[in-house]
Amino acid sequence: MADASGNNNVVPVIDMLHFPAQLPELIKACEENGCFRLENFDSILPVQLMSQMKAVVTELFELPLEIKERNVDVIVGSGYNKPGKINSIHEGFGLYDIASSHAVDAFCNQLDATPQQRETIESYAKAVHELITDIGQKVGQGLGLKSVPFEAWPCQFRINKYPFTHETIGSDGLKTHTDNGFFTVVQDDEILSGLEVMEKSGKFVAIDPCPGTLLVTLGDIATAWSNGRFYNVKHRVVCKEEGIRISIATFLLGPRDTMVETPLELVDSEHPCLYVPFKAENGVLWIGIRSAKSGVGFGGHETPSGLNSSGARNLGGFSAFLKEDENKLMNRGGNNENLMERGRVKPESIFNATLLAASGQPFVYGNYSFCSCC
Ligand SMILES: O=C(O)CCC(=O)C(=O)O
Ligand SMILES: [Fe+2]
Repeated sequence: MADASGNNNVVPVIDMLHFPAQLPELIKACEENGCFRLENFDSILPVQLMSQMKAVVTELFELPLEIKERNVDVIVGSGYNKPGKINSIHEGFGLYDIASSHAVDAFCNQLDATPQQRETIESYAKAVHELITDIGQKVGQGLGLKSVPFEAWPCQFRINKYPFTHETIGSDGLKTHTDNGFFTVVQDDEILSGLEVMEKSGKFVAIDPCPGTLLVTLGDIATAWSNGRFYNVKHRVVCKEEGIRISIATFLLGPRDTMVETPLELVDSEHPCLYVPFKAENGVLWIGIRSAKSGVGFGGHETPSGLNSSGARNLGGFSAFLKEDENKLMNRGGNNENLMERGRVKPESIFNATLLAASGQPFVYGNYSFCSCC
């Protein structure tokens, strides 16, 4: 899959102008790679708007700390992260949720955005939301579904700044993680490298900058919703060169009020339903169920997914998995700490899982927040 230098060919390219012909490639990318490069989406999100947005967020990062700190959490971990909170070479803003003009307005007000900055942020939020809806529909079409529910699911910005210096080369900007939502559209820096994704083999491969394109990565909810078909790809950001790296990630999260439920069309005798419907409430613990016999967890048996990488234990014949791996636990922001004690699930969650287990099936634990790295 990789090219001679070990890079980038691992990521399939999906051309928005080549649909429906590209539907099989789109689904294959979701299944095999858990990510793809998206190109030719200009009619929805103009490349010029991407550049403007990058310029605006670069300006916002220059604001005094007391203003940046006004970008408070709406859901767990959705607000400003000052350098040092996750690690010293990462700073981030957040906006939950981008489809709400009220929320976008509040974000702009918090940061004293100028009318021009405000216009750019509003246009970008609208365009990315439209793009996400479009990608979601194509995914549904590729799977042969009549309809998909994603349009009503909330989306969140995470705007990242990595001040890379000579001294930080080799250090993590963002530790290895999977995103917890359905999929994430990343406007990665068009100049500075650093993003890496993990193949199913466990090998990390570099995602080289590719101006005018976006990277889409599949998250945990995609794996559960697709009945284990989609690969929730692990990824990380590593400092490889000096400079300020900026990325704008937009997460399609999970449903607000309803359950995450595998569509019936994806279940048959050969593909028994692996997960019971679960609530993906914003920032709280969620529970799913998987089949004991399948040996398939989120991300597949023995694949290095975020959901089965550690913490497996036996509870009366049922396997319980902590979603968190050690990296994630090391990395979590203060607010998330109280959701789960380090390495241990809260007692009430065990109780809930036991009820589920009593119905005769094992279960999976996950900690749902917009991004499991922090
Ligand atoms: O900075 C990047 O390119 C990736 C960001 C990311 O993975 C995240 O915010 O979850
Ligand atoms: Fe991520």
